[in-house]
Amino acid sequence: MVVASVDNLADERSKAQFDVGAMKIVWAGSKHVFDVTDRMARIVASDPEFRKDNRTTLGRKELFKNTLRKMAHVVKRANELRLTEEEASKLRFFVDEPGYLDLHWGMFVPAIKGQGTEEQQEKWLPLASRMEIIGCYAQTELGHGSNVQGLETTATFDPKTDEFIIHSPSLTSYKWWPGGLGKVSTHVVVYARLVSGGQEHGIYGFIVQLRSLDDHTPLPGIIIGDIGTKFGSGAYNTMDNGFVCFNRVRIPRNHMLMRFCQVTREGNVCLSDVPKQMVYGTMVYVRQTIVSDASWALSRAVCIAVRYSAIRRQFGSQDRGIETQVLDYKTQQSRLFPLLASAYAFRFVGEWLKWLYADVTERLQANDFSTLPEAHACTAGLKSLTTSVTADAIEECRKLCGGHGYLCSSGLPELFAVYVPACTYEGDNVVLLLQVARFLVKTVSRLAAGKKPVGTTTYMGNAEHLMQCKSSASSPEDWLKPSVVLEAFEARAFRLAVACARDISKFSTPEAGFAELSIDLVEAAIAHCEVIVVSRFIEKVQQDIPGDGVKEQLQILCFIYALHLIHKHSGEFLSTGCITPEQATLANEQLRTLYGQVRPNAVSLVDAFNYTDHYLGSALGRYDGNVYATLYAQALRDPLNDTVVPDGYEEFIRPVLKQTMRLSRL
Ligand SMILES: CCCCCCCC/C=C\CCCCC/C=C/C(=O)SCCNC(=O)CCNC(=O)[C@H](O)C(C)(C)COP(=O)(O)OP(=O)(O)OC[C@H]1O[C@@H](n2cnc3c(N)ncnc32)[C@H](O)[C@@H]1OP(=O)(O)O
Ligand SMILES: Cc1cc2nc3c(=O)[nH]c(=O)nc-3n(C[C@H](O)[C@H](O)[C@H](O)COP(=O)(O)OP(=O)(O)OC[C@H]3O[C@@H](n4cnc5c(N)ncnc54)[C@H](O)[C@@H]3O)c2cc1C
Repeated sequence: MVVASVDNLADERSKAQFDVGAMKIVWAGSKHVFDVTDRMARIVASDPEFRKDNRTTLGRKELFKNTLRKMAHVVKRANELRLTEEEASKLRFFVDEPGYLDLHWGMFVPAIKGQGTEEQQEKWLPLASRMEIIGCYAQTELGHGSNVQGLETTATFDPKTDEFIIHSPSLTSYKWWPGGLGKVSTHVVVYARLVSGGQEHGIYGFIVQLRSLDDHTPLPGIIIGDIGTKFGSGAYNTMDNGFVCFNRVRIPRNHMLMRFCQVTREGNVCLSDVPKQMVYGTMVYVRQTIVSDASWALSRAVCIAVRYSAIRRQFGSQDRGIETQVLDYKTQQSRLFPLLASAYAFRFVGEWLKWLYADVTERLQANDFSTLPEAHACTAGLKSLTTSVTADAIEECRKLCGGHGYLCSSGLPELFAVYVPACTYEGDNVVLLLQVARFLVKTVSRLAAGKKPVGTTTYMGNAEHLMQCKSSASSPEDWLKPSVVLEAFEARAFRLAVACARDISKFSTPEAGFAELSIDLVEAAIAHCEVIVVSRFIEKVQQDIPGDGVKEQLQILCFIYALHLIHKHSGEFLSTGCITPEQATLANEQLRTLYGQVRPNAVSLVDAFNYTDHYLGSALGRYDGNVYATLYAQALRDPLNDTVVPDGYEEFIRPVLKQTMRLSRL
């Protein structure tokens, strides 16, 4: 049955004022990436083995086995189709199910590439690439996650046998959380305190075999398992996040990843001439990939909410005529369009961060460590900002879809449940913002010593102007000037950072000041990260962008992104004196105008994400808009509807009814 709602989307698409095909290329990043992404998405969508609409109805064991089947199918298809690394990674992405392959390819392999010597890479990478071993990344322990220096697991060198002894000295030292560890991985990179000659030398990575390659049983001295069911139905429960205890497990000396620190046959510890933070390199790499992933998750939720808002009608006609599309309500627009704009903003900043990461990697290879602190601050800060916004946005999209958003068939509850741990893994978002704040305070204090800030802090070099400037905006249109917008953002971020640095200096020690002022520091860090996102978006829309109307649409989205932040943080913009209350009102006025401009293009702007119905996994977000019939069909498929009279009627409903009848006769 096809209902009238379907025509709504066709109508919407006919209103687009830009070339959707060209926007698809801009979103993908290039024609090549678009082609690969599109092909892989279609392969997954058309393969029944990758069906996922039953995920929320499966119990944990069935769910997990189902994921194992899919992962094996991914590996088989990648081999059969002779996929390149780029293609295979897209294929895994569209399977859209957390599983051990994420950790194997996403952390185990990068850890060996980043921290192994050439010899170690030659030994382990071919095994991992051919998947003759499956690996994961075990850093977090039951007692410590954020505080990496607080990890308890030890790796003690035994010069008699030329081995390390990996040991978990307490319950709190058990590794706890690593994905793929609980049931699947044969190998792990374990982070442990290096002990040699009775002395501790810091935290390093060690490759340890966990399970027999013959029958998958744990090797002697290893106690291992899954940590239990996690938040939400389906969602991250497809993953075997695990625990492991090492009881004096021996590994050969050359299983320590020795690129930055070598332990000799005699047990001498030789540090290379590199910063010790290089050991944290895998985290920097993964944080950068998480920023790119944020735009995918956010755009997916926004695509569902925009399409459904175009279909859903409420009020507006008292005589049973056609009602108003909820997308036409200004309140709906003010909640939804900033999220649409944020999806594009995060896509562009994610691309830029990839470039930054490639740049710092090249420099590190040439022993230039100068940009490492900035790369750490950018990856940590943007990971934090984009994942926090995305998690909140998915929940907002659920609400924007009214009651139906709460159904699993909307796709939003599972998306939220699977996404929300991104605010915690790879570094708790607050802990990461404090790292950014530390970097900012250092940058500000170095200004006083005449040191010129570089990279994303270059704007701070304009210190005198940023401390005194007053916004020149005197009409709503002035808020469409990139220089006016950027100045406001830079001045707010700089003034917050300077205030923090000044206030910290009033304490007896910097550490005491930093601890006491951490709430302000987090706000300063967010303000700085928003400068990065806004300025990258502005840079993007100033480039040549092919396609009719594409640049104009991106300009509208860019200003929506910036002006909604001015509205959201108006307290900070006003209290730092960067703008006046009148200017805040003008910015809001402009924002309302921009919402009106984006309205006719909204459906086409989400079509530009080019998502298949399989990937969206949502009755509300279907490309054809056939929402109600799909909701109904999916309801009928619910296991509770397998029988008309429910199981349990005889045992639990009939006796209650009988008892009630007896009582009423009394
Ligand atoms: C519907 C289905 C959909 C399917 C979707 C599938 C989705 C799947 C997507 C993705 C899969 C993701 C899988 C997730 C896997 C998760 C893995 C993990 O979580 S691994 C564990 C991660 N752990 C952490 O991140 C721990 C966080 N803690 C730290 O990083 C550190 O401890 C610290 C907080 C940074 C503190 O470090 P330290 O104690 O050393 O202290 P400081 O004194 O603060 O720092 C000293 C100096 O070092 C600098 N520094 C710190 N870190 C770094 C770094 N990484 N690089 C460079 N420099 C660094 C710091 O700035 C200090 O510098 P100075 O100020 O002294 O100059
Ligand atoms: C789904 C998922 C997958 C994961 N996968 C892996 C994996 O594959 N491998 C792995 O090693 N780990 C993994 N982890 C663990 C993850 O990296 C840690 O949970 C994360 O780093 C946070 O550490 P924590 O749990 O110790 O949080 P805690 O540090 O205990 O945080 C608790 C609270 O304390 C606050 N807090 C902590 N320190 C400070 C501070 N200095 N100042 C202010 N506030 C503070 C935090 O903001 C938070 O609100 C995974 C976690 C999840 C949820």
